[in-house]
Amino acid sequence: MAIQKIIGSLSITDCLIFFVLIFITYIFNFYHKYLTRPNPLPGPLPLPFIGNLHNIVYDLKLFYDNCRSNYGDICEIMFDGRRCIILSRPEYIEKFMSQTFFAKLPYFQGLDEIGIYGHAIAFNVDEKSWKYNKQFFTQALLPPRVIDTFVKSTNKLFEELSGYWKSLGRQNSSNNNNDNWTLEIDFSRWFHAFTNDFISMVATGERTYSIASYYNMQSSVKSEHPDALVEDGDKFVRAILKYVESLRFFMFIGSFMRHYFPIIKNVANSYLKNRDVLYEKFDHIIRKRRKEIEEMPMGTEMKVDILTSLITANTEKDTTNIKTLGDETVKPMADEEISCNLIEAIAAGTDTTANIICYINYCLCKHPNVKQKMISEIDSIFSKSPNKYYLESDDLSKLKYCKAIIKEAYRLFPVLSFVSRYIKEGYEVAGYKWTAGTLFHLNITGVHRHPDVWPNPEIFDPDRFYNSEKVDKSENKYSLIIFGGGSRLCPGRKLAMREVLLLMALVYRYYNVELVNVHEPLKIVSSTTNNLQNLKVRISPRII
Ligand code: HEM
Repeated sequence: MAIQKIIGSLSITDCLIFFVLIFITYIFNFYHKYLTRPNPLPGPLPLPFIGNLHNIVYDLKLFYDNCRSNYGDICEIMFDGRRCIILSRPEYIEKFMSQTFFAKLPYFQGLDEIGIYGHAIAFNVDEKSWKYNKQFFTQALLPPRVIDTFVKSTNKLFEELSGYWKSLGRQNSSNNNNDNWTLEIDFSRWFHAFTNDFISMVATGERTYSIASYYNMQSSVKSEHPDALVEDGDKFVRAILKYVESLRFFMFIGSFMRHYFPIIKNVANSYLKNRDVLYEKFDHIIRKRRKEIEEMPMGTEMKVDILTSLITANTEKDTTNIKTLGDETVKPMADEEISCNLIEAIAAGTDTTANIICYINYCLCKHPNVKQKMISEIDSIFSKSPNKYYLESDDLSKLKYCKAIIKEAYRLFPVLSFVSRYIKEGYEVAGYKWTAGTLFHLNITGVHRHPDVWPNPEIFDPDRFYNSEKVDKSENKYSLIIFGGGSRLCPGRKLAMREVLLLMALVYRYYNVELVNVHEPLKIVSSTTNNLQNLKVRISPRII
C-alpha cells in the first residue's frame, strides 16, 4: 500500500529522474567493473548493453584480420556480457589443442530454444554426450572405404556439372556443336551448389539437385532431372540455409527482444517454424531409411552415408566396431540426435568447402606461374593412363603441389575467422590465470598471418608447404589451423581435403579458367564463414 502511494505521488519528471539515475548507475557500474577487471588487456572499448557487438557484427572478418596488428597477440572484447580473450599466437593457442575436452560456448538460451544446444557435436558442451556423437560421426566419415566411395561420387557429380557448363557454353556460342566456346560463370554460385549437392549425398544418401537447379535457372533447356525433385531439393536447401541463419539470430538477439519486440518476435517465430519443417523432413528421411535397413537381409551391403552409419551403429547390422565409450556400453543413436548430426554435417560441409575452392581459384588466377606448375602436376597424373577421366584416392595422394596450394590459400584466406573455447574451471593461458567462465577466440587469421611465424606473411607462396626446407622453418604445429585441433578437430577434414583436391584437379584438367576482372577486389561477406561472393570467371574447354 505504502509503495503504491509513493508511486502514485510521483510526477513524470520524478519518474524521468529516477530512470536517468538508474541508467547512470548502470553505466558507472559497467565501466567501473570494466576498468577494474583482473588481467586487463588491450582491445576496443565495449559499450554498455551491447559490449563490442558493433565492432564484430558489421565486419567480423575485418575485425579478426586487424585484431593482432591493432591490439597485439592477446587482447579482449566483450561479447554477450562476458569477456572474450582473443589469442593470435600459436604458442598461446597450443593449450587448447590438446585432447582435453573443451566446451566451445557458454550456455546460450537462444541456441537451446532453436534446439541445437547440447546436441550433436559443434554446439555440444556436455563431454559425455559430445564424445558419444563425435565417435559415431567420425566412424561414419573417416574409414578409407567411405572416403573412396565419396571420391567416386565427386567424380560423377563433376561430370554432371561439366555437362551443364558445356551445354551453357554451346548455347552461348554461335556454333552449337563445337567445343570452341567460352562462358562467364559465377564460380562461387556453382561451387556452393556443388558442395551442397555433394554433402547432402554424403549425409543422407539423397541429392538436393542444386547444380541442376542452378543450371535450369540459366539454360533454355532443362536438366534431365524431374522438376519435382529439383524443386524439393531447392526447398530443402533453403530450409537448411535459413536454419544456419537462425543460429546467428538466436545467438545474438536476446530472449526479451525475441519474445516481446514486435517485428523481431515475428522473425524469431518464422525461424522456429522453419526449424520444425526441417526436423519433420529429417524425421521422414530417417524413418524411411530405418525401414529400408530393417527389411534388408543380414549381410547385405549397406549404403555408404552418414545416415546409414548413424542408424546402424551399435545395432546388429553394425559392420564397424564402436560398441564402447570408455568402459560403458553405448546404445544406438536416437532419431532426434541423428537429425541434429545430419543438419550439422550439411551446414559444416557446404560453405566451408565451397569457399576454400573459390579462394584457391582466385589465388591461382592471380598467380599464373603457380597455376601453370599445378596444371603440369595434374596432367602428369593423367598422362600415365591416357584413357583416364576419373581420379581415384591413390591419384590424389600424388598431387603434392596441389596440396601445398590448398594450404597456402587457406593460410591467407581462412574460411573461418576463429574457433572458440570456453573454460569451465580456472585455467592458465598465455601467462595469465583465468577464472571459470572465460571465453577464448583462437584467431585463425591472426595466427596465419603472424610475421614472427610466417616470413612475408601477405605473399601467396605455396612453396612454403612444398619446398621441404621452407616447411621445416615456418610450419610449427599450430601455425596452420585449417581444421582446428585437439579434441575438437574437424571430423570432416579428410573428406573435405579429398573433395577440394579432386575438384581442383578436374576443373584445371578440363578447363581454362581466368578471372573476368583481375583487378576487382574480392567480395567477402563474413558471417559464420567468410563467404566469397560473385567470383566471376571465364571458362573454356582445354584442348588436351
Ligand atoms: C574445407 C572444409 C572444412 C573446413 C575448413 C573445416 C573447418 C573446421 C574447423 C576450423 C572446425 C573447428 C575445430 C576446432 O574447434 O578446433 C571444424 C569443426 C567441425 N567440422 Fe569442419 N571443416 C570443413 C569441412 C567439414 C565437413 C565436410 C564436415 C562434415 C561432413 C565438417 C564437420 C565438422 C564438425 C561436426 C565440427 C565440430 C567438431 C567438434 O566440435 O568437435 N567439417 N571444422
